Amino acid sequence: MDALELLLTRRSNKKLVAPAPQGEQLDNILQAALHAPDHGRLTPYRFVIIEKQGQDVLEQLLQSAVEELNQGEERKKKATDVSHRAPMIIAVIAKINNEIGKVPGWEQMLTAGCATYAMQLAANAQGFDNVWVSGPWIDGSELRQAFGCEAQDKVIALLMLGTAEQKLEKAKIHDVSPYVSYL
Ligand SMILES: Cc1cc2nc3c(=O)[nH]c(=O)nc-3n(C[C@H](O)[C@H](O)[C@H](O)COP(=O)(O)O)c2cc1C
Repeated sequence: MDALELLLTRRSNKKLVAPAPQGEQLDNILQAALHAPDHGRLTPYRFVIIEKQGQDVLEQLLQSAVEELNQGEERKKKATDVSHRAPMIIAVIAKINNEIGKVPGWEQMLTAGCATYAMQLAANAQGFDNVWVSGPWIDGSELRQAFGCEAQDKVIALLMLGTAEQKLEKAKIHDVSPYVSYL
């Protein structure tokens, strides 16, 4: 797929079925993440790949977060839905080190965000669809522990990956002028 066309027409898709990326396809997705711009080459991210039984574990962790954060019964249903919405989920953890003067935490967080977007694009480039999901449960204590988070880390994405149940129309071209000025 042409890179510019991908950048200009990408869109998220929440209806995802098997197959998920495997083998070299998954490797390409992770390689793309590691090629995100990264001040100081800190690699301030970790990825947890969640499939099959892992999705049952994720469901339990999200349920636990809903209870811990008092989010109510409706959220519990959503936790179940999110955990099984796609055949693969990659959790992205921003590994933040606030002791590095030259590269503040916000820059490290952005690198983790760029890595997530790179994974989305690499998935799309190989014919897979995806959607970046977060939600308040990402701050659940058990979830954070299961993902190996230290105190300053932040779970920034549950990236849902799979094959489009139904191909969506490509995103439309936007008017960029409201967002741009010249100095
Ligand atoms: C940091 C971040 C968190 C997001 N969290 C959610 C979420 O929890 N639920 C959701 O429906 N969309 C979430 N989104 C938005 C979707 O991933 C998607 O971008 C949005 O639905 C717009 O679709 P598009 O990507 O096709 O433009 C999030 C996006 C970002 C960047």
